[in-house]
Amino acid sequence: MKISVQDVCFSYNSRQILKNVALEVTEGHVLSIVGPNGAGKSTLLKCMVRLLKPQQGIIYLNGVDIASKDSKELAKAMGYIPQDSREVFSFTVMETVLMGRKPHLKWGVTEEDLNIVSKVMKFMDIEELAERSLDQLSGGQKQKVFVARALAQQPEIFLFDEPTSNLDIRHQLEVFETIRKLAQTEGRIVIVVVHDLNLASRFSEKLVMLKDGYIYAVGKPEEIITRDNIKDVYGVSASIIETEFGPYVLPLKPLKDTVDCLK
Ligand SMILES: Nc1ncnc2c1ncn2[C@@H]1O[C@H](COP(=O)(O)OP(=O)(O)OP(=O)(O)O)[C@@H](O)[C@H]1O
Repeated sequence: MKISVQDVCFSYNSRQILKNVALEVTEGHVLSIVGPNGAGKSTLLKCMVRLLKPQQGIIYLNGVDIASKDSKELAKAMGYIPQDSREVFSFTVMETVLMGRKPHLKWGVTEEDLNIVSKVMKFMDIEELAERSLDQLSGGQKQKVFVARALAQQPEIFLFDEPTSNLDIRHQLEVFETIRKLAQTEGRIVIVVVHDLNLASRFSEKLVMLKDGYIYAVGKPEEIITRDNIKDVYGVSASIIETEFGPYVLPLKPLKDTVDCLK
């Protein structure tokens, strides 16, 4: 199994966002996409799941251009967990997780579908929320429901857009442990957009650092998480601490003096 992005350019109207982006991920691996706000991370993920159509370049899934794939086939292969799910929030948690089974349904919901849904809800520890409506949940609880929906979908490739931004430290770790397990134990491909460089560095084999829509650097965490890269890409001076979990970033100071606008 392999997903390969080749020379992708994407513009919103006339504004170019992605510039000749190329990357490749194979089964059993976690790739994290990092970079500052507005660098184009979510746009890249949306191109990869065909929500956006690049003006240039091709995305291959196992050697086949995703543009030529049938929608149901693509939905079975790729599970996308968006950053802000502004969905119809009157669905219950149970209904939302069940929606993950949609690409697999033939004539209706089977016992197997219900078993899978119940298993992932238990795994994500959201069973007690089953009958609650999504619009009554906290940001973190919603995030867990969307992760559960993707797990129920059982795709070959998971594409998470900031899956832990609303989660407390325990749930952040749990989601990233799950991500690692999906790749290492289940042999899936996991691509994660994440702001937290320390989670990215600890849980991924490979990092892609985006800056202004192009790939500034790609490689192992220890190759990417360096003082120079952090300075160049984020405009922040940082200390990098070597730990048993890989490099740990301690941001020290923005390079640009912040204006004290409250005075
Ligand atoms: N629907 C849209 N129409 C026009 N411009 C857009 C649209 N969505 C995003 N953009 C612009 O594209 C650029 C890249 O946005 P994108 O969401 O991909 O960045 P990001 O790296 O994911 O940022 P963040 O870390 O803040 O989530 C930004 O300048 C953004 O303003």
